[in-house]
Amino acid sequence: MASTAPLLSVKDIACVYGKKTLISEISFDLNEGDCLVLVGKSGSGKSTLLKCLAHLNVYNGEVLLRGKKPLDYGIPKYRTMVQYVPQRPSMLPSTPRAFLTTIMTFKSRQGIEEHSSKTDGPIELAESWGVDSATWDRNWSSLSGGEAQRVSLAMAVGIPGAEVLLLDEPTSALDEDTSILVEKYLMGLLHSHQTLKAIIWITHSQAQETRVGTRHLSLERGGRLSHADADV
Ligand SMILES: Nc1ncnc2c1ncn2[C@@H]1O[C@H](COP(=O)(O)OP(=O)(O)OP(=O)(O)O)[C@@H](O)[C@H]1O
Repeated sequence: MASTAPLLSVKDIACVYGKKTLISEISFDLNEGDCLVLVGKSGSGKSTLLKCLAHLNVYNGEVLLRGKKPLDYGIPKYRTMVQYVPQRPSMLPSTPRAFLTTIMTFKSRQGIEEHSSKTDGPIELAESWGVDSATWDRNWSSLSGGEAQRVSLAMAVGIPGAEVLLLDEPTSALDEDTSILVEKYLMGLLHSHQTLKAIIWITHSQAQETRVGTRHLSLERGGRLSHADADV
């Protein structure tokens, strides 16, 4: 029998660092087809919340993917399925191509490729967003912010496996035309009934929020929900 559990169920998530509360008991369900835009002032806890959802931060409360805990999937596999894409890649050694080769060997990725449909590969995808294929053979440290951002995003999207994408200001380093190109691709992928089922998208741009958001959630300082759509 098909599961009736929400795609992602977030229950009373809280995150405390020392005496500081970063996230305060946040609950919502994410359903298939949602592009939930997460907004709030700098430091309100948006990135922290996404990292909790990807099981990259220690948190209290519960996150369930189709009714199952991250541990039931195995954490590496869960992090592939509920994938956090940072605003910028942290300091990585060597080149994007070497990094791509390494992640393709991860056990959590194996078996996914055969089941995937016709998404572009990461290099072709980045090229369609204006990143020359030679960029993949340059050192990460020599890439511009916008190049690094598009390459990272192309890897997250162009290697199938993510059912939920957690995007942390994915176009913050891009010009408006390129941002719109990336937005259109992501929204097309979300609506194409392939592996990707939902997106949570952090942005500081009201125009972008309006273009991509199907639902909206806003945080205030201390990681409290200050506004949520009626159905959140
Ligand atoms: N590992 C950590 N240790 C201590 N404090 C942290 C840690 N990570 C985040 N914080 C603090 O938690 C708060 C929320 O940070 P977070 O990065 O989640 O905010 P944000 O809403 O994503 O901000 P921005 O819009 O500027 O990216 C900030 O005050 C930040 O300094």
